[in-house]
Amino acid sequence: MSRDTASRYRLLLEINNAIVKHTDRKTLFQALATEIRKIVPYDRISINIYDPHTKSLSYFSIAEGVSAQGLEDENRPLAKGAIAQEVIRSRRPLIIPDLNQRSYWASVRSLLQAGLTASMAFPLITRGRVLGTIHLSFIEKPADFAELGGFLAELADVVAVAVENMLAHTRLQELNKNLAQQKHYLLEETEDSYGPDSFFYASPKMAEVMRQAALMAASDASVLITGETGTGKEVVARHLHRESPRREALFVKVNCPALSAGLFESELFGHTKGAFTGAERQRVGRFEMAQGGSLLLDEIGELPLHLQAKLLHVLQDKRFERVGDSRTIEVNFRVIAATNRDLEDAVLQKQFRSDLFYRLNTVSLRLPPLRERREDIPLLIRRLTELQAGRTHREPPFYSPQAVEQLQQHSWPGNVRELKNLVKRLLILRPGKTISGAEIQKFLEPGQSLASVPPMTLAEVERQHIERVLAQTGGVLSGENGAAALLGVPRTTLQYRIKKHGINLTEIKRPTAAEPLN
Ligand SMILES: Nc1ncnc2c1ncn2[C@@H]1O[C@H](COP(=O)(O)OP(=O)(O)OP(=O)(O)O)[C@@H](O)[C@H]1O
Repeated sequence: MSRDTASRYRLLLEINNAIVKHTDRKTLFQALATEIRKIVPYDRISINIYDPHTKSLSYFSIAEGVSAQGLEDENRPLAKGAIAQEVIRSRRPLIIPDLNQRSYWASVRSLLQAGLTASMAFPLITRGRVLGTIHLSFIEKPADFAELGGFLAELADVVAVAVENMLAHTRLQELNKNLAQQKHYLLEETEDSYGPDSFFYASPKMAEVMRQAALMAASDASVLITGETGTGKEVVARHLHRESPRREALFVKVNCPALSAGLFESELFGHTKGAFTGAERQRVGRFEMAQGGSLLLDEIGELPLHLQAKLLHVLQDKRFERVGDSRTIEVNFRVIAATNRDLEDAVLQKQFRSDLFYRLNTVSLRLPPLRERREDIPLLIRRLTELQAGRTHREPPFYSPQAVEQLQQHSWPGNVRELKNLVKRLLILRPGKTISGAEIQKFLEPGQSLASVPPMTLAEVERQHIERVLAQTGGVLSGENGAAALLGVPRTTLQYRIKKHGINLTEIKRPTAAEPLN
């Protein structure tokens, strides 16, 4: 075999071609292995990537050729790969003509057991940084072993560039995927009810809450927001984020009751592709999405005890690993927790860990129930009506002073959410009408349903029912979950009725789970 200057140049050229042509690490590694073998008769070749943070090695791709037991783990601590450790430490090649001389190293013993007798390893260095190592081992030491070593040392520089390019490419792809997932998340989560222009209050109690919130927003302390259901805890959490120095990064919500033991890790930590059965794609976890931003742990009181321990662990260590990936990711987000439970009581009952409680509760905000701030009610009725009327292009009803008075006297167990739903229903049922005190009473009665409001024509009932179903399907007519199937009529019939009632499909907006239409 000729290893003259011409064939070396040819090899360098082929390797350059491989760098350009191959965009995934496996095919690049295979191309490199094939090209190098044309000149160097190795029996085993491997490329290791070195992670200086975790001081660990991972194969750039699984080793080619003779397999050596104990060296097949994809990720292993640097100490386990003694040759690599020596090369990385010294930043120089290590040429071992007789492996028996180094049999005190476990990794060398593995090579010997696999029948290999000689080995050489080179650092992969680009821009002064050790990226990893390339190793070639031989069953029988070639005659021109030393000369080969000199040539491969030069080649290692080219391989280093190839590997660096590929790693950069992989990182970009990963980043791209992450961005696509973040975009998807944002589009899913963007809900105008939580925007800065749809939060209203007039009471001194709420003014005080918001004054405290402004102070908390400026700090980075963990905040625990308490309050009955529907009092606006999530709205305030989003407000804290928007007003904080973290506003440029994401606000990410975790719905704690939805986290089962099985989901906890993949949902919060994320996972790599193939990390477990069913993990067909890489998934960015909520913690990673919240990097630099804020994380809302909603309904934290509902998190089971064993998951509380896992959560505490991450909040304390400020680091975690994706499922199926040994790389450690540093945590950097602000934690906001919300609950409608009395957490102190839950701690006493041993249902909530006290250490987690203290970690979350650096400062706390209590949102008063609506019945403790009745001054907010007239403003909320007026502004929420205007807002919904604008969104749905309906004529707003007029609330008589008696109706407003009645609404102020109501106990509002569902707080602002309940009030908002009532406003939405009246907008649908009484567009442009005056609502009297007597009428409002009917709406506030428990168990009140469509049947108890003044009768409507059959056509009106049909129109409203179609509108509701369309709102539920987000305006989708066909398909298994489309409006036609739900209403049990052919699509053409539904289209005819939509036209007959003058329903404008583009105005139909999908209500969220938090905001059912009724
Ligand atoms: N002051 C307010 N002005 C306008 N809308 C509000 C206000 N407070 C709450 N809302 C609305 O009420 C609904 C419930 O608010 P939010 O989800 O923040 O409550 P919550 O306390 O987090 O409820 P839960 O504990 O049930 O999750 C949302 O649609 C929100 O937009």
